[in-house]
Amino acid sequence: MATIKIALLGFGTVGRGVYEVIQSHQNTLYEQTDSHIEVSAVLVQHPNQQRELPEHILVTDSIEDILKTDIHIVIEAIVGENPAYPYLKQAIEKGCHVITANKAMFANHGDELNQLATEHGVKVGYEATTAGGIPIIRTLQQLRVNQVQRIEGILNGTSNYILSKMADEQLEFDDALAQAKELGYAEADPANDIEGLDAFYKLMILSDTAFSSQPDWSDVMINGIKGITLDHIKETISSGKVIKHVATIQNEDGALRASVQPMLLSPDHPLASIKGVDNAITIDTDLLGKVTLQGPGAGRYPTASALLEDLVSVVKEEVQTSVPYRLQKHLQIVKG
Ligand SMILES: NC(=O)C1=CN([C@@H]2O[C@H](COP(=O)(O)OP(=O)(O)OC[C@H]3O[C@@H](n4cnc5c(N)ncnc54)[C@H](OP(=O)(O)O)[C@@H]3O)[C@@H](O)[C@H]2O)C=CC1
Ligand SMILES: N[C@@H](CC=O)C(=O)O
Repeated sequence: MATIKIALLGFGTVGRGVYEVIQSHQNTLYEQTDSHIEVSAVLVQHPNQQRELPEHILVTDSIEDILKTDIHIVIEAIVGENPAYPYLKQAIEKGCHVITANKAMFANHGDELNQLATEHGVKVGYEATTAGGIPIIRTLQQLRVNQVQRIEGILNGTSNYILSKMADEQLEFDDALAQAKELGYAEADPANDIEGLDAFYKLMILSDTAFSSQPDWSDVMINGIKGITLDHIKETISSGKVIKHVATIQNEDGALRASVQPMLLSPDHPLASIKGVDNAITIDTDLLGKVTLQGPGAGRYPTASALLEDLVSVVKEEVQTSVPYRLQKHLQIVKG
């Protein structure tokens, strides 16, 4: 049986979820990839912390030590642009496929990583960067004839959770944020969630995917939900409206216009009824019209779901191709 060796960069909410699902779904992964999927290395910031991992797994803070071993795929779920970007570059240069959940890094460097991956004959998966478990990247990539004209969505699970708890249970902002942290939805530094940057990064990744470019970042209005009080929420409820944090991008005669901001929506707006940690994205295209996808936008298992769907795609696509990638060579050798 072929074995595909995985390095997990990050073992927090998301990394641990990926590890657990690889263990719990071994049979399904085997059926899908015809291989045994094995986590053989884990990179963390504090390698001496107790992790309850088997002894044969290398636990380290050194990417060099990981890339010295015969890793085939790197799954990255660490925090922020650095050191994630240089680590993934090094992994690609070594011939590994990379799969990431890190939107702060990918919004900044997705293009470079994709180009580098093409040069090295490997793949980049980034479904988990945007809208948690919702297969929005895959959906956009499959629209090959349609021209996307507009994308509008709730892209931050933490913000939607906070706004929902304030509206439905009259929770104060800070109490709702504390719950979102406890549930693993909020970032290590939740400033990115509540100031709108997290949704902005996701919108830029959607822009790259749908329009093959991003607007000038300085032209995008970015406002978060920080500053919204329970009194504001009560006022909007009595006026018959709903406050939602909405990210929008549209193609206006070749120019991309984008914004990320809290908006007052009428109850019949498709995003008005999206509750809790759910995200929703409406894609508007020339042929198809409007399509809305909704589902969990953050959390351990929804994010692990997106990363593992990427894992299976990367392995399947690779095995179908005639390009002699590192992993394909490995599989041929193992299978004789
Ligand atoms: N939480 C969620 O719902 C989602 C998160 N994401 C993204 O996934 C990534 C991980 O998120 P999450 O799991 O919640 O984060 P956590 O804070 O729970 O975990 C982060 C992990 O990364 C490690 N780490 C952090 N900085 C470094 C560094 N400089 N070098 C090496 N390791 C480092 C930490 O090590 P140690 O354990 O030693 O501290 C930890 O294991 C982020 O980019 C986030 O934006 C994407 C979708 C959803
Ligand atoms: N902090 C993010 C996690 C998922 O991307 C969010 O709340 O949406």
